[in-house]
Amino acid sequence: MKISIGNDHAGTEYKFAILKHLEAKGYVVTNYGTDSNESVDYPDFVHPVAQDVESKKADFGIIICGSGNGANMTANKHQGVRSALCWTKEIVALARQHNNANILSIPSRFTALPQAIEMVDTFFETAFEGGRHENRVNKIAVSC
Ligand SMILES: O=C(CO)[C@H](O)[C@H](O)[C@H](O)COP(=O)(O)O
Repeated sequence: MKISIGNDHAGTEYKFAILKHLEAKGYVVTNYGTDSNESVDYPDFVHPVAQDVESKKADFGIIICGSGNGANMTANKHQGVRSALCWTKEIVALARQHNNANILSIPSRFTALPQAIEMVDTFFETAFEGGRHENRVNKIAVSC
């Protein structure tokens, strides 16, 4: 499984902890930064993650900013991306089971780090249920 990760200055600490956690579990993770606490613009670090998922270079993405909203909005501009802003592991499980989310957006300023790591584990351990959710997820995509 290939994973891409990106964050702004509000997510650097969480990103490194999540990266360490995932690499210890044997996942291959591409880190797009930022790796510093200097103020940056979250789209610059989220678009590369979403592009990887859109082009299928990555199976999944993790994006982190203060509220999770800006990162989530940015990622969802990409075709085929279903980015879910989550703040509990239960919402993460539903995002995978019902929405087949392929990017997890974490609000670092509103989620404790142990919970964020638990959310990441839930994201990768939970499968899409398909069935009645398949049609609904297919209807998310718009054709122009
Ligand atoms: O939450 C965010 C975007 O949705 C970002 O992480 C920003 O940090 C947030 O907009 C606050 O900005 P600041 O420059 O860190 O005050």
